[in-house]
Amino acid sequence: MTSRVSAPDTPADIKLRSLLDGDPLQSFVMVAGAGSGKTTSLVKALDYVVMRHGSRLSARTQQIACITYTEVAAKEIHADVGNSPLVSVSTIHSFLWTLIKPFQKDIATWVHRHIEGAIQKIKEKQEEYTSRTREATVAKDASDLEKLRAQLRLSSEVERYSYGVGSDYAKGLLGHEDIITMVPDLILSSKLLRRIIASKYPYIFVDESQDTFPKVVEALKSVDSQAQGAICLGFFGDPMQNIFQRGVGSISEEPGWQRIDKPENFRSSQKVLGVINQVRSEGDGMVQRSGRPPEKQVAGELFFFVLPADEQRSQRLEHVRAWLTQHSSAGSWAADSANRGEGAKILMIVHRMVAKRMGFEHLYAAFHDSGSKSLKEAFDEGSAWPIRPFDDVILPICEAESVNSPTVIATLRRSGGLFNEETPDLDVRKRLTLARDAVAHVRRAVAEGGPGSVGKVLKLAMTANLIAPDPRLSAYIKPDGQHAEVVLTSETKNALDAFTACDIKELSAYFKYIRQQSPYSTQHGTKGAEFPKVVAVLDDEEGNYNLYSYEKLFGIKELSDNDKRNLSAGRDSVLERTRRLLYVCVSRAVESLAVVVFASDVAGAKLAIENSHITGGEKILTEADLASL
Ligand SMILES: Nc1ncnc2c1ncn2[C@@H]1O[C@H](COP(=O)(O)OP(=O)(O)OP(=O)(O)O)[C@@H](O)[C@H]1O
Repeated sequence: MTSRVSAPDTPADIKLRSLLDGDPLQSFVMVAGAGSGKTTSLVKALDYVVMRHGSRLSARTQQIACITYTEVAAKEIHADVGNSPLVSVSTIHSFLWTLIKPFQKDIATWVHRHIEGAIQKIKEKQEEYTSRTREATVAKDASDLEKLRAQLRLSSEVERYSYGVGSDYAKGLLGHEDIITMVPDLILSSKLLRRIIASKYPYIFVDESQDTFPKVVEALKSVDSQAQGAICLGFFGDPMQNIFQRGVGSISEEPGWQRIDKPENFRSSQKVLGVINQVRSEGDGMVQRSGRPPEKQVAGELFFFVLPADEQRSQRLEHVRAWLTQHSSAGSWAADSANRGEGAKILMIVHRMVAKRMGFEHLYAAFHDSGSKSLKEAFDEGSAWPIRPFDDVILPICEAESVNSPTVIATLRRSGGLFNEETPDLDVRKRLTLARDAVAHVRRAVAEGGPGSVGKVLKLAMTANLIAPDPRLSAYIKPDGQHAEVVLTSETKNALDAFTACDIKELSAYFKYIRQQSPYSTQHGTKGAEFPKVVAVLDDEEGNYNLYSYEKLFGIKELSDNDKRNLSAGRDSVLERTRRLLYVCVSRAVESLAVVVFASDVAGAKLAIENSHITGGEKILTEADLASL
């Protein structure tokens, strides 16, 4: 029995339980605000179904499916329910793959259609060539077409498709993006598949549902609709915390579904909760109230600063922290104590200037100036596929004490490279010697660093078979190698050109930032976390980062024509996106929150922020106040 299962019931938990016993079953959407313990509700629901309906499910070889965001979260949830075999907890990708894996014929048909679609697209493009079409474009299209035709030919010989790090149809490999596109397509088009899913999983729960891909939600809803009361499909999420471009955000209730609100907040002090509610009031308007018992409620602290957006931001920020250390009653806000849980956590958007400050400016530029939208987003999140081999294998083997350290061998065993290869002529000792030499080589190259060391190290690690990277990366590093038929888009190629030209030292700085090991955190990466003291830095900084704008949110800066068009068409706009990001930031604070706005027009910004009511009547401090330090 863990603390999450035994946490006190909230009204939402009680309402949910009544649905879990229903006959017919009813599906639901639980809207649970920040700090409300949405995963706690999910775990309690899982536990309840196991206890109440476990023997029936077991007799029918049925399971409860629980879809969550990361492998780590999946393990935690499963442990919470005592690792019950009746509960299948997995990430969305592995859940979808488990569903579809037995349907190899359907997979093959989908792959064929997919390649044919890509061929057709290039043919249409070729028909529109004019005398001004660049030679390089003509050559790339011709080469891509040839590769796609080879893929089509080779894929018809594939006996079995498998799911791995990336896609290479010619070799029978499917990647993450294939799964997320293919499986919903197949579910939506196959009545049989929908029936099989419903009869295997009478309960399907989705955690952090705001981040789920819209097509996946549509597919799950189609399973529910066909099952007509035989299943309970439940989404646990918070539309206000949808801060990734790919997420569905709010999930509409279908006829007969229940909506369950969970407005408690168990995390934040009263003053912080005031800001959270103020930000949310212009979103979906849900008002959160403290879930803590009266004797555990604290007032907390709130500070607002408006400072000039100039070249001295870093110094000003240090100044703010020193001022807070002196004036707040919550102790030190200093940078060097942040990781001992004493100082404050500084939340910033990943900006070019933050990247510069932290020492990964070129890496940032490689992904943000050339990468596709999804690659940019994955970079900000720390999960971009070109970077994975460094995170999974290369940096860990370089950070190990020595070549012979047990972590080196353990890492290589997990890497999918040398040790997993089926080469019968290589005995364990030979493999070890080869691996040690290669690791020593890679460690020297990493220690040397310098421009281009990212590409150099990748090549070394790949040649020595220390890593098994995404086929796109293999195709880039070795165009005539094992994954020769993989097509790279120009965007991907440009991003990889810039990435491989970077200094590997930048990667270490980037990971330090992404893993929240520095006092700074990305506003995106901080989702799900909480800190006693938070400094939220609102800084538009670059004109061209148009996804978010705090100045527009507070009315300091005018909306562009495009923003206005998005707003009037009811599309997601810069205002909604920024409001949600701000909501996620301020709701990370447990006790004390400082909001620092950098603006070019300080007086105008101060007035606009006062008018927004976000301060709850708290005084807005400026440079002059800091001078009193
Ligand atoms: N029913 C409950 N009773 C008391 N405390 C609870 C309950 N549910 C959750 N908590 C506590 O509330 C805090 C916030 O929970 P948690 O981080 O799981 O919320 P969350 O909904 O995931 O938040 P966010 O979406 O903001 O990341 C935790 O400290 C947790 O232990």
